[in-house]
Amino acid sequence: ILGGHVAEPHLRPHMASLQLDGEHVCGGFLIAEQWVLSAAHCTEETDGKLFQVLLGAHSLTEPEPHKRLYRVRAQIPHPGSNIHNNKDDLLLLQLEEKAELNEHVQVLRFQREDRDVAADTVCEVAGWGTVSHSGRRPDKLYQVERPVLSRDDCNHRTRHDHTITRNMMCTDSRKKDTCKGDSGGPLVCNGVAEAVVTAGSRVCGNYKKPGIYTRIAPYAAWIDGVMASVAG
Ligand SMILES: NCc1cccc(Nc2n[nH]c3ncnc(Nc4cccc(O)c4)c23)c1
Repeated sequence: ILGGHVAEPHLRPHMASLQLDGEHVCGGFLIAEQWVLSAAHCTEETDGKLFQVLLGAHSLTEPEPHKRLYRVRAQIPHPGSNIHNNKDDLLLLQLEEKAELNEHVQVLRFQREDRDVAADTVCEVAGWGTVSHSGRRPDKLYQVERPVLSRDDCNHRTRHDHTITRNMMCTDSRKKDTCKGDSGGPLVCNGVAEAVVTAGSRVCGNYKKPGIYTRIAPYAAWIDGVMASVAG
């Protein structure tokens, strides 16, 4: 997160850190007791290894009550996701067991009504992604508030040049923005998860390249189908 600030501890009990060998790779969030939603691109450099999911954390390294690392039973990328574009950039992770819910570990509901969030709505995004252009990685969860940018503005040829589909949305990226390691985290507007961070052009903090997110509502049926089909 560039241009943001350390989150108030444990105000985002839905936040997940997807880790490989103890290292934070991507964000995600708890959508059900045994399911985390993240971004398919997060599996690009994992060469088939399964993530571990850290729940209940504020600091990545310090001992904290209710902080727990869960093994993953299954990782299911959306069938339409691929390495060449940002389409369908969603990943479902089934935890080895149901997460133990408490004041630091909670499910966050996601938007099921397929209607655009109004431009200029101020939403918030959090993550353990890099906090400087030099790529400094934080120990604590950071957050930043960002206004929604209309799809038309975002699709302007000097910005994302008509690559933003109706299954995506954008936020202004002037100075305050998501960055490496924030992928997979939720964009929360009025307390509801509307979308999931995707890297897009991978540029951070440049107003010419607004932050891009995969809207969740268009995928509600896919999410429900996967959760229903993979035996609990
Ligand atoms: N703001 C959009 C966004 C959301 C999520 C991730 C990303 N970026 C990245 N995702 N993956 C990456 N691998 C390497 N470098 C990356 N960006 C980067 C790193 C240092 C300085 C800088 O200016 C940009 C990214 C960008």
